[in-house]
Amino acid sequence: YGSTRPERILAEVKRKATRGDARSVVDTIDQYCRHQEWAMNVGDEKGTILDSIVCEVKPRAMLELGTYCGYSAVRIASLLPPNSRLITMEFNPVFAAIARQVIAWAGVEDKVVLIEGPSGDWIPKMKKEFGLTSFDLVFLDHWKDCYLPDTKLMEECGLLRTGSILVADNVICPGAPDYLEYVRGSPRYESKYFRSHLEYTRVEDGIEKSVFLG
Ligand SMILES: Cc1ncnc2c1ncn2[C@@H]1O[C@H](/C=C/CNC(=O)c2cc(-c3ccc(F)cc3)cc(O)c2O)[C@@H](O)[C@H]1O
Ligand SMILES: [Mg+2]
Repeated sequence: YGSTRPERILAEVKRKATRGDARSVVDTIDQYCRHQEWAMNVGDEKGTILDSIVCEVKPRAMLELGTYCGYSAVRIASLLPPNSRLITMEFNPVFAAIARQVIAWAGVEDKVVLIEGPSGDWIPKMKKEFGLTSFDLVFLDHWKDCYLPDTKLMEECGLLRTGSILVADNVICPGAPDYLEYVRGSPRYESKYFRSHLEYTRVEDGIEKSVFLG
């Protein structure tokens, strides 16, 4: 029957992954998407780069834009220190519902807050709604043409402090040229490219890590 790709990924997680074991959820999704059906998770190779940045930064407050099935939310949450929070935004209700179940199956729901709605609407409300001063780390993995406007919006809303770090997926494939030009050209950012591959393929892709200098 007409299940969606995210529904099939969730079914695979429930069939193969150990409940409460975030690592097994991540590995199950990687196996499925590498061997059965490609999906736009950050994946295992770029995921290792993301892991190293999360472990280095040890963010108290982290934001993810674009939850999709919750793969990177689970991956990130499994590395967060106690009393740290990942807020992840997803505007597609079908994807959000799947992601909630993936996050719950992994047993990381106490570290993840999934907000359903467009990032552009929610970013200006973050301080009030969540008593936040700023984000230590932001992972951008939503529509690629939203990276730049949302970055500028976070700056305007005072959600970035000196030292806040932006990590952007797919800066080569599909690409986010206006975003790259901005963070690489602006004196307010120190930017670094981590060369890798598009998830589950040999196609070149990479992650851009940009430190906000204030
Ligand atoms: C403003 C707003 N607010 C809230 N949620 C938002 C939102 N804008 C989008 N979302 C959500 O985020 C996800 C969207 C992710 C977009 N990611 C990609 O398009 C993507 C594509 C590829 C890819 C590469 C080569 C190909 F040939 C085909 C695809 C790889 C990737 O890694 C990607 O991330 C999706 O769950 C969408 O609902
Ligand atoms: Mg991506």
